[in-house]
Amino acid sequence: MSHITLIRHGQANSQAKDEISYDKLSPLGHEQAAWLGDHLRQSETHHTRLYTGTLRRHIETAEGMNTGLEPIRDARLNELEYFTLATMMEQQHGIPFPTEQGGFTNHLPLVFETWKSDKLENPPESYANFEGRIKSVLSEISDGDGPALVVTSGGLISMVMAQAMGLGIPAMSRIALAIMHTSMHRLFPIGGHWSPVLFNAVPHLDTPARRVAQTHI
Ligand SMILES: O=C(O)[C@@H](CO)OP(=O)(O)O
Repeated sequence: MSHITLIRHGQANSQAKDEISYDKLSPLGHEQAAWLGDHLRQSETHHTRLYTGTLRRHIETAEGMNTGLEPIRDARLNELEYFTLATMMEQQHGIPFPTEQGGFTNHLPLVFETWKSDKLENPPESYANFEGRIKSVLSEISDGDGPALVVTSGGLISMVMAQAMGLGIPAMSRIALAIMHTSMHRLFPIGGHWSPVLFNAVPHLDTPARRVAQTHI
């Protein structure tokens, strides 16, 4: 098993209310990606492979990092469709989409619980499928040679951490809510299991001038 560094994409279109219009980096998102790339080069961290989801925000982030590695795109690294699930929550259960950032603290675990217990009719994919595809892609990546960078999304990273640590929905939701744009999360194989050795790290944004660029939404 090689170690894996999961990276959330840079800031996307935070004004959006649907999957398609959300899926592109904002000007700040492009800067965050470039700064992360600079940091990886300056710190001479050694990675031999770069993976991304197939969403535009993933691809743009990987390109902006300018690692010199040829990205391998894999749709199993794509995010759950939060906007779609939230719309279904509203239509099928009368739970409105949050109107302010703080509203996600309750909304996110509720969406995850409802989705997991199959109480959403015709979701874009089942919770079990989401879990399964993440396990399968990570297991393939870990079987390859050398440390890997994986550009993906916050919900997926929270699921990976939950799988590694045996966490339930409330803890997984708190992780998802904490994850910043272009943050790094490293899993190291210890005794045949993944152990998190880095979580939500943003050394490239940890300067007085860039602290405002430590964004979640
Ligand atoms: O919208 C978000 O904040 C999450 C949840 O879908 O996804 P992403 O990490 O892709 O931004």
